[in-house]
Amino acid sequence: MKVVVMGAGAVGCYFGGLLAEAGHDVTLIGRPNHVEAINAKGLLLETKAGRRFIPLKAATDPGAIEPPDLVLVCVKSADTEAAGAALAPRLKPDTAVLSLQNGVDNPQRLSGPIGRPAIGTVVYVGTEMAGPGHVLHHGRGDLLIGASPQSDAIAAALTAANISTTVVPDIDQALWSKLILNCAYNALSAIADLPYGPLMQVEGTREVVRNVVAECIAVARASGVSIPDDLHDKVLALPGMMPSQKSSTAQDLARGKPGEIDFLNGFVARRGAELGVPMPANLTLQVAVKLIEASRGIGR
Ligand SMILES: NC(=O)C1=CN([C@@H]2O[C@H](COP(=O)(O)OP(=O)(O)OC[C@H]3O[C@@H](n4cnc5c(N)ncnc54)[C@H](OP(=O)(O)O)[C@@H]3O)[C@@H](O)[C@H]2O)C=CC1
Ligand SMILES: CC(C)(CO)C(=O)C(=O)O
Repeated sequence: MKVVVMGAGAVGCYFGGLLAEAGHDVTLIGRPNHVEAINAKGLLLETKAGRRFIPLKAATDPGAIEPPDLVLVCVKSADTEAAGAALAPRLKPDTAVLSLQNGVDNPQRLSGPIGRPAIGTVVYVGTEMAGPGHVLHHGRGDLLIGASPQSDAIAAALTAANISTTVVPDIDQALWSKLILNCAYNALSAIADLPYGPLMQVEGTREVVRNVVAECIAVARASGVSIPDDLHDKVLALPGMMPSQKSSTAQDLARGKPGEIDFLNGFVARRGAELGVPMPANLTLQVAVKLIEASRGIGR
């Protein structure tokens, strides 16, 4: 299968690397520092089991690629439309496009530029770029993808490449459940620059998390999305599972990069305003992160 990964970062390099190892013809589209390193030595994939170089192709733009069978869009949420516009001229009528991104509105924002529905994908993995062309895997690596005429075949190919993939009947519920996890922890961990364990030791944090989640569930249900009754408990279990992890928003701020807060707490706050659902906790967290970005001169 010809695969293009749009966004050679932590998620794109990890899943692109596994697909290349399984024999697929993979091209990573990324920034010059990663592209040069990957074309020179291969992609360096470091896991708890060891380090290995994976040979694959990389380019800085999709202009010269052969039309792929499958595209994995792995850019941050603010880059979705631009990524779609750059890809559009290279797609075949039957090219399947998966959005491997946090947030819930990326598939819809991608669909316009690419001229077809994008398949929503929930990504459960912990990865980061440790240097040019060097991806570090911390844990997990499984996907939930939305149903479509191509989804079963895609899930079978991904699973055969050691990427456990399940087609779910209600991708909105799956995307919202992950979004609510992100709304609960990403901003708090970024504001405090603390991992989840110490974060939850501070008096009042648990109550703030409960308030954020309650607002998110209310706005999800007002949007017609069915949210499981035990979601609150699942969210509160996360710090116990990864006490030493900081959120991706904390990591973005530490690197001086704009995070995705406008697509996480910002998204639910906007949706709440549209639907008349009060969202004070989420709005406060969004603005707190934006204020930190502004004070550090981080912006687009
Ligand atoms: N990392 C993780 O463990 C997880 C991440 N996710 C989600 O996955 C998505 C991707 O995250 P992640 O991989 O961490 O992000 P990264 O920032 O590591 O990767 C995205 C990469 O794509 C590059 N890029 C953006 N636009 C273009 C373009 N037009 N052409 C070429 N390169 C481009 C970025 O460059 P630049 O930075 O210069 O813009 C960056 O190097 C996000 O939505 C994130 O929330 C979900 C679960 C886990
Ligand atoms: C699930 C969570 C909150 C884990 O860190 C995450 O996805 C993120 O940091 O963006």
